[in-house]
Amino acid sequence: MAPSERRDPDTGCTVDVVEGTLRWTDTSENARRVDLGDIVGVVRNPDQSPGFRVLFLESAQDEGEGSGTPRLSKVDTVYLPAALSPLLVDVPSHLQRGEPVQVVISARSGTGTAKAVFQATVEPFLRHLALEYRIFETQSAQTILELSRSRFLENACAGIPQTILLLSGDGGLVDIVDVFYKSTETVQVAPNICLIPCGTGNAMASSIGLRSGPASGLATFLWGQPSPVPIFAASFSAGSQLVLDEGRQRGPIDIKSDAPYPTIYGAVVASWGLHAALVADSDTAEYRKFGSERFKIAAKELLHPSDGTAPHHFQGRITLTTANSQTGLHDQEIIEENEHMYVLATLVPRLEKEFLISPDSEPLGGQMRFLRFGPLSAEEATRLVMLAYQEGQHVHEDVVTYQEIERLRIDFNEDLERWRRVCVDGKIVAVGKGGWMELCKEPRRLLNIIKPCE
Ligand SMILES: Nc1ncnc2c1ncn2[C@@H]1O[C@H](COP(=O)(O)OP(=O)(O)OP(=O)(O)O)[C@@H](O)[C@H]1O
Repeated sequence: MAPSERRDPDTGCTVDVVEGTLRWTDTSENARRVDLGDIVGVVRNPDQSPGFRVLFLESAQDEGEGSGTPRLSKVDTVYLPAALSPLLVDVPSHLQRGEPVQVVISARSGTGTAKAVFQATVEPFLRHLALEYRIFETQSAQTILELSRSRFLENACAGIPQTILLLSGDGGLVDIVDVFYKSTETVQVAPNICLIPCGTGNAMASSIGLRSGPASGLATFLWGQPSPVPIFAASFSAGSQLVLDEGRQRGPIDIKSDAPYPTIYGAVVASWGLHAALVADSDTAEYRKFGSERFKIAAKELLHPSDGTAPHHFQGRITLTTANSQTGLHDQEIIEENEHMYVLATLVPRLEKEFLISPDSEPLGGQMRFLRFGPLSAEEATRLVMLAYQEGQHVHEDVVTYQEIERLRIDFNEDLERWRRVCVDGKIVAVGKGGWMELCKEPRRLLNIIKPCE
């Protein structure tokens, strides 16, 4: 049976749904169509006139900057076909507070596409929803830190509700986290952060389910719910320093006024060994061109050193603190082996879209999980790491330790600084000689992430 057509009196559009496709004729008499799967949402017309606005993504047709990035468009209709009713959504309350949405564009994240993504999708999306917004584009690696101190934290402490739309990778998030958790002021209202994944790993975005890039970020902005972000604190022995400027410089770790040791707060992962080394080695403009492949290229170089020697055995003592479910007390265990290859603790399931490092972790669940294996041949280590790309199969291998922990301590026993580098959510710390790192879960919840509805 031919579908019934309805002529929209306001716009002249003819909208209908046929076989999973929205079809209409635009004002220039062009036949248009979009798959229902590409519709981000349907809202009531924001300009108070009757009818509905369908927001959808379509592939960019033209060449040039931003080509390949889908574009966000809209079609207005007075009549809503029944097949679109499940896509009708009220603009959520966290977007209707009268405060402009604060958009942060991290220009150097990933392969540098954040601005093109903003122009093609986020800006039209905000305009079509008639939302007010302010744009902050990064000028340096310090921009998000400065913005967090001068604006986000100040507003949060003054009780002003905020929605932050963050076009970055994990680095932008950890900058905000670190500023909030190092402050001694009292946060009155936790900001709501909506991630539009534009980085390399996008561990947090992938972990909460934003695995189809900007499209899922926009849908979450409209359909999602704020949820508190679990955080860990990584403390370091005095003398530990941040590695900056592609490894060329060292800088101090900000010390919170009441903390005895340099501390970095994170939401994703703290690692040592192969993972930390490959993140550190690949954080250069040259490697960044390769997108997430940069991690694999750097891993290959670490596993097959150019002098033909075996991969490095990382030396140190690892102490785990676990919760004893029977006694309710904490137990401590020192790992017997003093040589390691891959060591990390994480609060999230995924470190990249398909890299499921901790399959038992629930996104934003607040549990910390430890994963380790000792020195192995390059081939065997590669096989284990590749299993993580196959739905996290590596955790079932006998040589892999995988367990829930409360705390982690590493006492490093390495002469060369190169092997004392640790990674905290993408930041690299060079731990001092004979030094240590201690990781524990942080009880405070000062930030929310907008996560997709289940
Ligand atoms: N305009 C800029 N100039 C210099 N550095 C910048 C600028 N904008 C952002 N940066 C820095 O670039 C880095 C980008 O980090 P981010 O985590 O967002 O992306 P990524 O490392 O590609 O992704 P992920 O952490 O998810 O793997 C951060 O260190 C950030 O401070």
